[in-house]
Amino acid sequence: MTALTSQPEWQRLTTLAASVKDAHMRNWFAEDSQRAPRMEVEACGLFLDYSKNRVTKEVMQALFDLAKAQNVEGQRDAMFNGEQINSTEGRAVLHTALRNFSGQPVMVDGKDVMPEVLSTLDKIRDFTQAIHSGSHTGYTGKPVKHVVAIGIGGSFLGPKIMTEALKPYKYDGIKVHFVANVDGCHIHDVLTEVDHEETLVVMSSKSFSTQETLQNTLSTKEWFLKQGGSQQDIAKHFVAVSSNVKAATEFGIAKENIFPMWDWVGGRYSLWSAIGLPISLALGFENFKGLLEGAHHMDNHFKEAPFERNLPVILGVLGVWYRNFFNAQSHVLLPYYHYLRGLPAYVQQLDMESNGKRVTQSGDVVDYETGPIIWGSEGTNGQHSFHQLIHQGTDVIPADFLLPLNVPNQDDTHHAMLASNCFGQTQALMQGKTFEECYADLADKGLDEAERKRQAQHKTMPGNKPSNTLLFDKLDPYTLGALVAMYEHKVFVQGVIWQLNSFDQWGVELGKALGNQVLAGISGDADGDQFDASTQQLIARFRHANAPK
Ligand SMILES: O=P(O)(O)OC[C@H]1O[C@H](O)[C@H](O)[C@@H](O)[C@@H]1O
Repeated sequence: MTALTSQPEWQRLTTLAASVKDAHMRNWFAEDSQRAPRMEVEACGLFLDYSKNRVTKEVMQALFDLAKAQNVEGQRDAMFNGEQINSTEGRAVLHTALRNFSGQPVMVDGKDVMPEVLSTLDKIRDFTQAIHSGSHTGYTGKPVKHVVAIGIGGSFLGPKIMTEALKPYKYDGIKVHFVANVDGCHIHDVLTEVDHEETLVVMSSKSFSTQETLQNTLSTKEWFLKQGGSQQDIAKHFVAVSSNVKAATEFGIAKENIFPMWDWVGGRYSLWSAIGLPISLALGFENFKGLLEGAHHMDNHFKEAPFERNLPVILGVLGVWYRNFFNAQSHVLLPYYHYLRGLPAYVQQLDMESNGKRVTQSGDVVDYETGPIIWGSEGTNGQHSFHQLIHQGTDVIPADFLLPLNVPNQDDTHHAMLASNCFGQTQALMQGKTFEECYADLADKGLDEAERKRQAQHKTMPGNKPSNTLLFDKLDPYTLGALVAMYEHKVFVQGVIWQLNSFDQWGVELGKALGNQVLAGISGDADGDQFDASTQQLIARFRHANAPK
């Protein structure tokens, strides 16, 4: 047994899980009229109803006790204080400093990082204003109308999904195109849509060494030169965001066109840094700042609210409950808002890259489950497909339902239908439909007894399926910032409980290194023997298909 599973708090949860498994939420609601009002919490514009979970007051208390025993508070403070909690890379974890409007310093290795953070924000503001006002033009004097934002992973998902989610706040006159995949189809399609004289390229790569991003930028540079731009004109059309200023300048980006970031900002936590420049260009700097402000308030909430009223802590411990005591393998996110449709993909990277780990901070192999599979898509679409498995499949799949109470260009009929589907699903998942109810429904169908029972069995919905419902007035920049920061801290809480380093990603790094080695194999620059027989065979087929005819 590891330190975690031998904890008395863990053992207590094991005992409680055994007793709770036989209980049905349907009965809890029937017996306790105060269950819903007792199990809600509100902060930073987000209202959470977590009453449709398979937890009692005792379970929640035991989960909070586990979080305390695992030193969530101590680790949280260590993160905010700039300690090197990313122990395998020897780095502080300070995305919270990027949205720190408290006026307080944040120290890394004895140095206050806030002056650099704030001056970079000023640089983002000034650059955004120069583009929007037309004082920064392309080399022929035309204003910028298109931004091609090139990056991948955290240097792509955050900016893309936040920009999409805040579409109603979009700055007219600029269209931002996001390109991540090295598949040439994507960059080709984007470049055929834009005029090089009116295009700004934002290349975002923390490391400045990611194959996909470098290649997409090189192809874009070639395109720019072919269209008539000169080497000298590149300075007006290409900017970069990177912590590797040396590599960016060597690549040909003018020094004044580089927006800095720092090694204490993890890729998947980087949208708050200059990696968010495309958001500012797409929505205006004030809206970008609004996003940061919402996140800052969520940081304060996470630091200050008692566990019983703390959104990230409540969501985090509920996730641990299902993952470790109900064997839930996945967690589904269901935004009932078209513009927020990218959230599942965003949280997927955040959660799975952070907590997809198998050893503890001290290097011991865990003997418990860690991060779940995160998936989902926008409601109501999923109701007509995969919800079936959530309702009647054999696994427990905890769900987060998210709904804005108001939407832009509100059509009351559409919005009421959207809300009713969202609430209806959570109710159906919780209550289910009993065999007796289904059997009664079949009374007038002219079925013989055996057939009536058989059909009733198929229609029976066990219910007791857990869900959280998150409501907010409207999805403005502030609320979105708070929402994303809430999920960041939820993942943090779980990582601490599971004793993981949530801030490295060695599996992903291996993929990057292998991709480069195989590319050398494909180009004929690497000895084939270094690859296994299957990979050699695949490389040979590819080389054959692409050999000069
Ligand atoms: O910003 P870059 O250095 O190009 O890295 C882009 C992405 O690379 C990897 O896939 C990392 O795991 C991600 O967290 C990172 O965001």
